[in-house]
Amino acid sequence: MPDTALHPLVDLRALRLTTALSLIEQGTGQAPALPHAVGGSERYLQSVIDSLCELSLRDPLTGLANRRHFHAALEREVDRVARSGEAALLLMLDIDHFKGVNDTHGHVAGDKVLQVVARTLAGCVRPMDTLARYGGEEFAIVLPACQAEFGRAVAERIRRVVAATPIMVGPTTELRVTLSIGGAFALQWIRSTTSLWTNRADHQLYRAKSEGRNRVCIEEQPNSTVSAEEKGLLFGPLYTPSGWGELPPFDSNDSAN
Ligand SMILES: Nc1nc2c(ncn2[C@@H]2O[C@H](COP(=O)(O)OP(=O)(O)OP(=O)(O)O)[C@@H](O)[C@H]2O)c(=O)[nH]1
Repeated sequence: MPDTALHPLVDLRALRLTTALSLIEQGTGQAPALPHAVGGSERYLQSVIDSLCELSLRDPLTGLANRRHFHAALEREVDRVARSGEAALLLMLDIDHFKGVNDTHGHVAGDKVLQVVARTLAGCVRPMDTLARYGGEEFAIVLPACQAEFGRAVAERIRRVVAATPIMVGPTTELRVTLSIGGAFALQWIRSTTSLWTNRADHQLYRAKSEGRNRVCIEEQPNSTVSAEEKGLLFGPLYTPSGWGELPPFDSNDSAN
């Protein structure tokens, strides 16, 4: 994760190879090596394109996934939950009174706080989770395969770890910040939308702010609105009231010809 803010905004319509290489070098610490032999140039160009794609998915200040990348991950998760019925949790996290940090200590100190919070959050999630900077001082995490108890415990741990993390914003100035966290589980067995899911988590974040900040509010996990009987109708022999059954043996005479 880079330590410093990257490039100013670049006009992509006027992007030149040299600028692309310097962006990649700033973002990753290394530009693709120049090709040595004929035939290497295709690989070289592909590695430049790959590096630029990777950069376009990252937030330059924190190195986390950006909002665009996060939405793609959320779309995939909505799809997976609808197919598998697995639990998944979306957390929206917002730094409390962040304007005060900028106003008191300056914008550079504010940026440092964002970077340290991002690093701290990255240390609290599993590799399978997607963590993003969602906007200004707001972060988001989608946790696939996340049962209710586990989700609540993770959110609470994140809140405590961030509150306990000292942030040096000057040689002698140490700050601590807190987070308000809102969460909502995906609706199982239902194909919902990313915006409905995000709105529900946002509503809980709003609750956490209005109930005093530095707290976690997670929506009660809605009971599956699909009964065991309905699942049986939907999935036939694949689902029994006691859970998923075995696939019936394949009978070639059954197949439509
Ligand atoms: N340093 C810095 N500040 C940012 C960045 N993006 C947004 N901000 C600041 O984040 C602050 C957000 O302030 P508010 O939306 O009022 O929220 P808040 O002060 O955190 O208050 P609550 O969320 O209600 O607890 C504003 O001052 C923005 O200028 C950034 O990239 N760097």
